[in-house]
Amino acid sequence: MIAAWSVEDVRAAEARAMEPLPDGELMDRAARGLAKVVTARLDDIEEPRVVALVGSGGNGGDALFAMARVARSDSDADVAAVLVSDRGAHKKALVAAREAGVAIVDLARSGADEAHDEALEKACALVAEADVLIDGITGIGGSPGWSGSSAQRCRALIDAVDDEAYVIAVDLPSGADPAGVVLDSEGVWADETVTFGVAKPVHLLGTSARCGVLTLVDIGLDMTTMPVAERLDHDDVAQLWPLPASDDDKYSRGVLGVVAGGENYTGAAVLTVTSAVCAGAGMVRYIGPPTPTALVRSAVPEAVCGIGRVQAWVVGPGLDADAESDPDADGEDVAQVTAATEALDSGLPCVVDAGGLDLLDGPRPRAGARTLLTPHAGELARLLTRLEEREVSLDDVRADPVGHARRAATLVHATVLLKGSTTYVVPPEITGMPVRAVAEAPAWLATAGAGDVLAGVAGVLLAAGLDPYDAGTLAATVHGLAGHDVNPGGPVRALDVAFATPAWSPG
Ligand SMILES: NC(=O)C1=CN([C@@H]2O[C@H](COP(=O)(O)OP(=O)(O)OC[C@H]3O[C@@H](n4cnc5c(N)ncnc54)[C@H](O)[C@@H]3O)[C@@H](O)[C@H]2O)[C@@H](O)CC1
Ligand SMILES: Nc1ncnc2c1ncn2[C@@H]1O[C@H](COP(=O)(O)OP(=O)(O)O)[C@@H](O)[C@H]1O
Ligand SMILES: [K+]
Repeated sequence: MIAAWSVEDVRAAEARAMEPLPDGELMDRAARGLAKVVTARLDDIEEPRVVALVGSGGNGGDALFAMARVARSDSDADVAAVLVSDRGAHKKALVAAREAGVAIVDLARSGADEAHDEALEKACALVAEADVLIDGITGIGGSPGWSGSSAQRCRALIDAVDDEAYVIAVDLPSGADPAGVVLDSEGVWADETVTFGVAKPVHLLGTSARCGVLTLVDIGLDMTTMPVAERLDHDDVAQLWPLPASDDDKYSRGVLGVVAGGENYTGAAVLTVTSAVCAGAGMVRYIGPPTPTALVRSAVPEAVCGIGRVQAWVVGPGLDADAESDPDADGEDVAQVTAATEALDSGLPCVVDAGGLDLLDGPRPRAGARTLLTPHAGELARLLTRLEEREVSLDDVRADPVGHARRAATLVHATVLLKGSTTYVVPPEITGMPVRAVAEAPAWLATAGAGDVLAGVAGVLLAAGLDPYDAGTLAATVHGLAGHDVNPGGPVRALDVAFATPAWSPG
């Protein structure tokens, strides 16, 4: 598990760690770790040119101390540092860099505009030549985007970076929101981010794509609070995935009931049931009108059609929730919605997806029933608009996905799995548990039917006894990994994702 702590908690942990240590020791540890990573990346480059962009705070200090080490290393690198702030740079770090032979370009505005513009142009030319660009402008002290007197300079310098250059962000990509909330701020996109002590939310939440590969340098922080965000790794998948024991039978392993896919969206029935069978359900029971039932019977012979005992439900993929109130609706469609409502009224664990979300008007009637909602952003906006009786738009949800998922989790007493390029699994606030973020999936997974497949996997995990929080995170992680497997770098078909799931269930 990779865990991330809030900026406040990281600062408190740094202060605790620094107390018994000599002045500067913590930053020295950070710079040593950073320099080691940078020199390792120079290995394959002949006479590498390294340029660091340096801000006025601790982040720039890390970068300068590290550049001093790189300049003294036997890497034969040509090392330069561009000071971007009018406030200069960390004093001791600047002395160390100068003494080690790092070429310093100071862009602080000290005279005429023309002189400044000329200096910026020269700095941009230097940056354009860099094989490796070190981004030490801002770290956890930064606010999203560029601001202040250095904004225009930062913009020009980052624009000048060559597409082929390897960009290493110090602690986090400058301009990215350290809290990972503001998603579209301008700034650096890194190939690699070297962070210190522990990960921060920026590395795991929706901003994670701009961090590139995350490398953690231990500087001896001791965290005493709960993380605010988490991400599963492959070991967690192996550990959490429920395995059958020798004395298990199909019922003890978990029977999943699927209420999905009416006469209109027959594919949702086939996809959800197929995915549940592939994810290793003890048994899958399908409940729906005649056409999808016939399709399920022929496509997934392992499934059993009709009502019977189950351990958990998937309610909603492709479900026409309006059938009950539509006088023209087919009787079989109405019966399916009745079955969906009965599942929601039961105390059994339930994945509620798509049309099933329209049947919710608050917490499920049986207190404590385990519930996982799996909306995409549009469905979450619609659900909140109804439950809160005020307009919540798609853009609102996109601007603060975790906050909106949290609101729905609190209103429905459920864990909310909000689907997207980063999928968030958000438990109700009262649990105090971290948000789980999953960003395994290729963008090709944004294809019709992929959500039905995800619902099937999550349902199987609920039926096997996992709680919605683990079931949701594990399902989204495996779904994304399977999405990569079926066609790395190319189009993905939802049904193929279902067929690829078994490869990720260990054992
Ligand atoms: N405290 C310590 O001993 C340690 C600090 N560390 C480093 O120090 C960093 C934190 O240092 P600071 O608290 O000095 O903060 P930063 O260095 O992250 O940033 C502060 C500076 O950036 C400017 N700034 C903020 N937002 C900006 C924006 N949007 N556009 C342009 N300029 C902006 C501020 O005005 C300020 O001058 C960490 O991220 C890490 O890199 C590490 O060395 C670990 C140990
Ligand atoms: N840009 C993206 N990158 C990666 N995965 C994505 C992206 N956009 C959507 N997804 C994933 O694709 C799936 C789409 O689900 P959903 O919208 O419910 O589709 P459907 O209802 O057609 O099955 C979800 O698992 C979601 O997380
Ligand atoms: K940085």
